[in-house]
Amino acid sequence: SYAIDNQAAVNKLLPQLQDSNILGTIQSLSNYQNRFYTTSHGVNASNWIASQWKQLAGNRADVTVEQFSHANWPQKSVILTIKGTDNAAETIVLGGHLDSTIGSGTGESSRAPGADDDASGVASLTEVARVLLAGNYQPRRTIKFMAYAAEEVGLRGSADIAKRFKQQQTKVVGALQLDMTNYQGDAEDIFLFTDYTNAAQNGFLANLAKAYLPSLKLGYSQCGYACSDHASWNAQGYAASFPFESSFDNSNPYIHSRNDTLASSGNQARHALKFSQLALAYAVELGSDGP
Ligand SMILES: N[C@H](Cc1ccc(I)cc1)C(=O)NO
Ligand SMILES: [Zn+2]
Ligand SMILES: [Zn+2]
Repeated sequence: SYAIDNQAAVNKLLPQLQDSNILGTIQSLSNYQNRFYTTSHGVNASNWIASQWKQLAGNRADVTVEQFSHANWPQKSVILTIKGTDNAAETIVLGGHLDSTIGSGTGESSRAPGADDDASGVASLTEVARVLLAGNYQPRRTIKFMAYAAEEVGLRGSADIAKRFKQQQTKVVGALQLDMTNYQGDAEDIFLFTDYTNAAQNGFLANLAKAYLPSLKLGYSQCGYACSDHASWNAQGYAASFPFESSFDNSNPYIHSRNDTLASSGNQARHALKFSQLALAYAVELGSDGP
């Protein structure tokens, strides 16, 4: 059941989320020439995220950071795990993709900053992890933060991981995808996508927004195809959700080009902060449920 019964923990942690930190992470990631899944820059960006997340982990015995190697390309996915206490067998996944592209023909020297697609999502998630770890939050369920490789070439990194989890019969209670969180194309703040997602979990997210983020306006939209990594989890039968920055019609026109820069999103991360807030509420409310 999607009970909302952890107000004390959520309301203590929410105010600690800072858009300045999100901005810094987007800047760092978009400074790589590109983050394409086959280039040296793409490999370096994955290693940078791993080092950043290892710093967040510090020496907490219940926190591990690993890079997930993929057989057919060099860029690894990154996974930070906060092991649960008395319900560790049940897992919550929060993901975004670390790769970037300017479309077919992207190569070693291509300029693909990918500030919104999807440095913004990785940055929004990194800030949630920072606050959970800085606040010494201890979940009862296991929480996994994931930065996927090779999303732009067919959701390949998340497909590998979701298939592995299914093979291992891992109980994933829910998966949340953050892909493009910082370009506000509409008056509404967050759009819940209804295709390739789970309706009950989408309802839970709407209730979380109402309970914790009452000033945010929600909308609903559809991609019409498997448009990001949530579809990999959905394909394995897990409950997935995809809160997105805008409606389909008003989505960021600069993506997959050299103009997908922080400047194209107004050199701010206030929009991305809303997604960190929703993701934190999701992680803490779901993470705090016992067996
Ligand atoms: N296709 C997706 C981006 C994308 C997703 C939803 C909408 I509406 C518009 C654009 C992509 O490039 N993910 O990396
Ligand atoms: Zn993309
Ligand atoms: Zn994307």
